[in-house]
Amino acid sequence: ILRGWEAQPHLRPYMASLQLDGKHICGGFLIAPQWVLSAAHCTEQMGDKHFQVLLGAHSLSAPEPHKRLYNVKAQIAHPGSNIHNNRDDLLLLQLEEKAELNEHVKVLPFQREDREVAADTLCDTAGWGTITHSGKRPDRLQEVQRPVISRELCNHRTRHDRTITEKMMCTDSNKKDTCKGDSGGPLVCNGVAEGVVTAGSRVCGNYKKPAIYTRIAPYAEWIDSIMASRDG
Ligand SMILES: CC(C)CC(=O)Nc1cccc(-c2cccc(CN)c2)c1
Repeated sequence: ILRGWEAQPHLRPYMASLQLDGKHICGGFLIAPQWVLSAAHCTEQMGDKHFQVLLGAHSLSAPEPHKRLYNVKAQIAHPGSNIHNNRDDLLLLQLEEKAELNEHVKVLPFQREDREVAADTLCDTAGWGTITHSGKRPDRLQEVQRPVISRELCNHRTRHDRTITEKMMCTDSNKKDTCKGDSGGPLVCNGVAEGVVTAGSRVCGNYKKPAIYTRIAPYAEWIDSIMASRDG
């Protein structure tokens, strides 16, 4: 997160850190006791390794009472996701067991009505992604508030030039923005997850490349079908 601020500890108890060998790779968030939603692009650099999911954390390094690292039993990328574009950039992770829910670990509801979030709506996004252009990584969860911009503006020839589908949405990226390592985190508007951070053009903080999110509502049935098909 560029030009954001440190989140109030545990006020975003749904946040997950997807880790490889103890290193934060991507964000994610708890959508059910045993399921985390993230971005399919996050699996690009893992090879044959397996993610672990950190829940209940504020600091990535300090011991905290409700922090717990979960192994992943199943990892399902959306069948339409691929490395050449940002379409269907969703990843479902089934934890080895149901997360223990408490004040620091909670599920975040996601939007199920397929209706656009109005332009100028202020939404929040959070993550342990880089906080400078040089790639400095934070130890503690950062957050930023960004206004939604219309698909028409986001698709302008000088912005993302008609690559933003009706299953994506954008926020202004002037200075304050998501960045490397924030992929997979939620875009929260009025307390509901409306989108999942996608890397898009992999540019950060440049108003010419607005931040892109996979809208969740169009995928509600896919998400429900995967969760229902794997032991409850
Ligand atoms: C396997 C993946 C973790 C590799 C990766 O994501 N790289 C990468 C590099 C630069 C910017 C970004 C990036 C992320 C989220 C939002 C944005 C755009 N604001 C950029 C992402």
